[in-house]
Amino acid sequence: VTGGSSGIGKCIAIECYKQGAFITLVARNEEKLLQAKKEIEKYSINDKQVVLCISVDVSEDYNQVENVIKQAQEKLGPVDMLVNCAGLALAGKFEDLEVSTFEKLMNINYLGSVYPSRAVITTMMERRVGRIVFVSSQAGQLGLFGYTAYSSSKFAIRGLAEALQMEVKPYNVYVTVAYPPDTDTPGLAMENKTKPLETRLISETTSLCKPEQVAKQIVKDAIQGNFNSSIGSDGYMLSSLTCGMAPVTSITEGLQQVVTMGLFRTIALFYLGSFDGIVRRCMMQRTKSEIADKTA
Ligand SMILES: NC(=O)C1=CN([C@@H]2O[C@H](COP(=O)(O)OP(=O)(O)OC[C@H]3O[C@@H](n4cnc5c(N)ncnc54)[C@H](OP(=O)(O)O)[C@@H]3O)[C@@H](O)[C@H]2O)C=CC1
Ligand SMILES: CCCCCCCCCCCCCCCC(=O)[C@@H](N)CO
Repeated sequence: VTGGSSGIGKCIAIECYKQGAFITLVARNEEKLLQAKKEIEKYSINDKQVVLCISVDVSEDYNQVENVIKQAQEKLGPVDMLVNCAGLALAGKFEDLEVSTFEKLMNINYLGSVYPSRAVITTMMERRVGRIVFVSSQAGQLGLFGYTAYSSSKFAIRGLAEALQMEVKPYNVYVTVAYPPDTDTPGLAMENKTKPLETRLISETTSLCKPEQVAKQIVKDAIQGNFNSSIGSDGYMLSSLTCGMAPVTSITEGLQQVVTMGLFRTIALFYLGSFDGIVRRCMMQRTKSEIADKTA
């Protein structure tokens, strides 16, 4: 589990550990890794279970990532499931964001998912066993005010996942893309420090989720080999509406998409109208307070 030392990633590790898995946590900060390891080990169901920690930046150097994954496989055996959860969210208006923020988010969120996946895929295909999970976001299904850098890095994951799934399906390897809404994690707390008001108001359309709940759903979908993993009724509607040319996991899923498409697009138009309203009101509010400041 990359990003397994905090938030959603840590909860995914706990969820898998509870089901008897051997876990490798991958993140940069060693202290946080060790603390997460201790927390996860409380949930062991037998005395053979192991939690291994690896400190590496998943987005910096491919050879480094490949090496540490090799080390982990030597200790614990081949990877059955890779969860790409390391990620970063930075929000801000396009005009205010540094160009380097776009590079940073693309590196961590996109390349940071490519590298570990590339490092495990050959063995998975040879063994005819494997699950690769990508953690995108609802902001990887639609573009929102404040997320020009973040959304694009999360949309990129979907293209990667769709193409990869078509390649590896005959080898019995299944890809899952998760699209969580706002989830109560240290990462979200960080993001909120610089989040524009518009982004916050629009995001409040969907309710805040608990990382345990998100993790449970992701692990369930990954085990079942579902391509799509979403949470709640908005999550369900968004995934159905934005299914595009994504692979289907069952006939029922395909039929539901066909039947609900028109209705969900109609609902979406109302949401879009309300989002535009939020943006307009925030702009008027700002103009008003600027005038007040000048006259004062
Ligand atoms: N929380 C939310 O509202 C939502 C989150 N998501 C996505 O879920 C994922 C997890 O989010 P969340 O749990 O909030 O995040 P947190 O910030 O709580 O945790 C992020 C984890 O990723 C690790 N990490 C970050 N950068 C790197 C890196 N370059 N190399 C290796 N590890 C790294 C961190 O450890 P360290 O810093 O020590 O490296 C930490 O373990 C992200 O991809 C996020 O975009 C999606 C939708 C909603
Ligand atoms: C039929 C159509 C239904 C439409 C529902 C639309 C709801 C849009 C809300 C989008 C919220 C974006 C959350 C991003 C979370 C995230 O990734 C960051 N918080 C990470 O830290």
